[in-house]
Amino acid sequence: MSGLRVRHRRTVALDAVDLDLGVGVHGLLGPNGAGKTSLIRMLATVARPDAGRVEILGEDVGEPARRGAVRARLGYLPQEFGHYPGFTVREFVAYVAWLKEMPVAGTAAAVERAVERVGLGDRIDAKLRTLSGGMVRRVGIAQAVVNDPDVLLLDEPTAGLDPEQRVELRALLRELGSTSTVIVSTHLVEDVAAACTEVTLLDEGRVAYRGTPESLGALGEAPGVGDSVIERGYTAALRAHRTGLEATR
Ligand SMILES: Nc1ncnc2c1ncn2[C@@H]1O[C@H](COP(=O)(O)OP(=O)(O)OP(=O)(O)O)[C@@H](O)[C@H]1O
Repeated sequence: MSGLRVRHRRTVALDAVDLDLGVGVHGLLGPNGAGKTSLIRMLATVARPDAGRVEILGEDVGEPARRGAVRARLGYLPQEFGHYPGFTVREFVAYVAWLKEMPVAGTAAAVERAVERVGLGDRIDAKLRTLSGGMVRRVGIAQAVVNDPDVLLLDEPTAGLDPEQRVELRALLRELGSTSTVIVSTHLVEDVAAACTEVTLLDEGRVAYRGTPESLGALGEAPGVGDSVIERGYTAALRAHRTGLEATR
């Protein structure tokens, strides 16, 4: 992304954002309203920036003719994930595979594998309306990974998951991030510490900090606000960014 600017009416959600993300697991952190969802929606090609350029897998997604090819290689779990309650897990994930124009021959096996990966193998023929909120969230993750995406975008995937499932999801993220670019927005700094190779902290539409979970944790070694080093690192990085902005105003 370069010079990315996104506005929602009078609100500037992203302002002159330059980011270059490669293979690995990238944690996207930031306070409510920082611009995380806006950024993920630009990358998912569901919304267009007001200015700037987004290139994914070598393709300029500002070019309508290039978008289809990129979308087939993306996985996306939106923050608000729409689904059909009357579909079974298998039907729903297969439906998304069809939308992604996956080759029909491999779809049935890919669906089963994706559902297994999120720990729902025993509920594959259950209707979505009979699942708990956390299970539906896991179906959302299954539909995002069904095509073994090269770029995986997950907007708060751990919201609503129980601790055991969170641990399993982090392991899945690490596995996927060894070969793909995985971008995960979260409010849980523990997720970042456990699963991410890089961290980007957004604040009021700007990149406030970039580094590794270790470097963010190192900022939290000094006394500050937060119950863990990574939480203290988060607040310290945010404070340093805001102080720097004040100084330039
Ligand atoms: N559809 C919209 N109409 C008007 N303003 C919007 C809209 N969507 C987002 N915004 C504004 O854009 C800014 C960025 O919002 P965004 O949802 O990207 O933040 P976020 O970091 O994902 O927040 P959260 O952590 O609360 O999910 C906020 O100020 C928000 O109020």
